[in-house]
Amino acid sequence: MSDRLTLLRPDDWHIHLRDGAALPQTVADVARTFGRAIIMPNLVPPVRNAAEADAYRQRILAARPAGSRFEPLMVLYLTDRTQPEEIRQAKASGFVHAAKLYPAGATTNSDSGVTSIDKILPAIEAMADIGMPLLIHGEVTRGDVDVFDREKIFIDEHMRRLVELFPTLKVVFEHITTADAVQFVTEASANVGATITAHHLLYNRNHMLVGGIRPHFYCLPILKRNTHQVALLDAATSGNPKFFLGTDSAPHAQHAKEAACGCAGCYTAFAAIELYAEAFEQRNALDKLEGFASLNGPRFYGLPANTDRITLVREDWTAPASLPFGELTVIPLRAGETLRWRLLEESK
Ligand SMILES: NC(=O)N[C@@H](CC(=O)O)C(=O)O
Ligand SMILES: [Zn+2]
Ligand SMILES: [Zn+2]
Repeated sequence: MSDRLTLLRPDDWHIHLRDGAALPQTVADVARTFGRAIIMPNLVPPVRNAAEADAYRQRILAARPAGSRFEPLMVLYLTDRTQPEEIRQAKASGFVHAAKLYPAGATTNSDSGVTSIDKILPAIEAMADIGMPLLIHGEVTRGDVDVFDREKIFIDEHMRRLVELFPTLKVVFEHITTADAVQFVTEASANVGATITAHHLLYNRNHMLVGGIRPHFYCLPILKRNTHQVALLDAATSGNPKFFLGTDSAPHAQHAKEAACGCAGCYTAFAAIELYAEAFEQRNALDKLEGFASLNGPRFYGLPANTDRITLVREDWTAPASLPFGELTVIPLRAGETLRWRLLEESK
């Protein structure tokens, strides 16, 4: 097997860049590898309309390293009050590519999220009409539902109904974590896809909980049992164009993770494609990485694939123990441990 892997430049279809002093770090990390990224809108306050998306986009562009052509693809955050007209205006802007449904209370900064999907049916209808993808954090939030079952119950209670109500709507089931979600997406129509993170391909809940509790593996949806990890690996390496790369890289400051009540989110952007290569290599499926990372996402979103390339080499290196995060620090996934693939800087 070759020790070099050249791919069309990939894109990240789900990332959190945060804002303010964190941007120079988070933007440099994503722009190192990815041509474009779908920028999650869960700021405080969230990105609710085209004007807020434009302002955030300008802050991201200003934080790019010199010479970078990285392109942020902006997303609206749906609230109970989002109007169909705001969706149409956002689409007309040309830089808003999707809208995101966070069930209220499901995850980090989802307090302004949707309390009942029925409240945003007119907005979703407008999205179906104009071909704007609906991105979904697919977990129910009811206190009586076990945290490990929240994705599966969301499928049964909401996903099936949504795709029935809007058969032409483009839906991305974000950061799927279960065999149930793999099956749902596989069996749904071609306009239903899913992103899969590197950490859900490489890890299961044992990595988070056996031999001590490891807060840097804590994210939402939470890591599941090994059988679900296997189903995700099967899906990602299957060649099925419905499945594509979305890191869900979600930095939180060290003190907010290593705490009595720690935040959800893993920071993977510093070595994202390298981590995916490791997962695909474990499956002897490196030949499937380009489709997953560089082709399936643009095809789903109706955008052209990138035309330049990146090269990875199989060469051990040590992940940093910590990274700057504005004035604070973030502990990346795999901190201080060995990574098996390294990106060659600027190959053309
Ligand atoms: N994935 C996470 O655990 N956290 C994300 C939110 C999200 O994507 O649900 C974050 O913004 O921190
Ligand atoms: Zn989410
Ligand atoms: Zn996310």
